[in-house]
Amino acid sequence: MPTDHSASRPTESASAETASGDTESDDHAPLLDVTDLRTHIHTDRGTVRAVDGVRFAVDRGEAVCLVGESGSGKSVTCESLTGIVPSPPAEMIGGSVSFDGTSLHDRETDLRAFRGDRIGHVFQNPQHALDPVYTVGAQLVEAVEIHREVSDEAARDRAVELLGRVGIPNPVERVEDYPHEFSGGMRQRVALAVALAADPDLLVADEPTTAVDATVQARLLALLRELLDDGMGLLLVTHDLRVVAETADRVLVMFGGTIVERGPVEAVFERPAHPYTQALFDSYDGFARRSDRPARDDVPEDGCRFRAECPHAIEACSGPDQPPEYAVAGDEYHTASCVYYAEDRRADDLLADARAAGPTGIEEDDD
Ligand SMILES: Nc1ncnc2c1ncn2[C@@H]1O[C@H](COP(=O)(O)OP(=O)(O)OP(=O)(O)O)[C@@H](O)[C@H]1O
Ligand code: NI
Repeated sequence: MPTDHSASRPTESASAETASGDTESDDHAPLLDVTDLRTHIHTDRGTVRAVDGVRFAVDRGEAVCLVGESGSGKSVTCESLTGIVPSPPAEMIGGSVSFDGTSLHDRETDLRAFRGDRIGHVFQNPQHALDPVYTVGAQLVEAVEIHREVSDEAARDRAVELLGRVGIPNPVERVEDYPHEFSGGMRQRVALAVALAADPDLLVADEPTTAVDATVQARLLALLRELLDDGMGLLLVTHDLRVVAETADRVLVMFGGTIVERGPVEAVFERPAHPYTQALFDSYDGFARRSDRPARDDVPEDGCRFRAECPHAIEACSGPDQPPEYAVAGDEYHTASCVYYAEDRRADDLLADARAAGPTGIEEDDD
């Protein structure tokens, strides 16, 4: 069931000014505030605009889910926040990232002071996070000690506790094991435990629940909810719409390096508004993904990135920029970057199409 940590006070609306601002003096400044983030990747075949003007915010206690097909730029967005995107080939072209009043991309800011401490990061590929030559216990203890001055024994106890909390059986014994002694799914959970060891204010988690069975997934989601209730902010990337339904306060839908739709989870699931969101949800049968299309390399670099495939595309979709974010059905917190929402008549048709196509099934879980 979607939680309501921030339902009464969303951090974003159709107006960009709402989310950003002079954070130090403003009590209502979000924990994380990202504006116009651009990260391009230089490849043999040219420059990929992996992230091309992304804006969003995450508040304390709030779960924001980033969804979108393979190659849409979700991981590069996450990795750009604390500058851990591999560079080269990536180049952070622009944008600002403010975290609890500190501008992360300022030259003077030492990003290492935030990574793995106040901002935890679970990589899509846990190989990046775990060091093969140390036991997971040693890595957890190190992460615990970044944050707290504790005795070795207390850090050790905390390491065991964390392993147990992410659902590793026999944590007392397993803490002695090396990363390669764990399965892929378990390594991902160990990486989550490491990311949580420093009690981060913000957890950025890229597919943390893939390759785990339903029981473990339920346990992980319960853990995330507990941490959210304690005030942690969460930016979660997932292809699993059930995870979105059960975790997210708000959803960001990404396509071609841009955010094409955003809003409270109920609104986006009940009234997917951008034609891309509609196509994305159509590729699911309820919560089950029917197909995972390979990443594409033919996304336009201007105008609406989805226009080449959009059944509703018109001349106005050709640019120069991704269309502004328009309120959907009068809800200023639910926006779609689609010219049809600039005028209500055609937008109504699009929403009617979405309803005819059927909901994603979020109601099933709502009680
Ligand atoms: N190291 C790299 N070298 C070249 N291109 C890259 C690299 N990393 C990412 N890209 C490109 O950047 C774009 C965004 O990739 P990203 O990994 O952010 O997608 P994603 O939304 O996380 O996809 P997935 O759901 O498959 O994880 C893609 O076009 C991808 O091919
Ligand atoms: Ni990814």
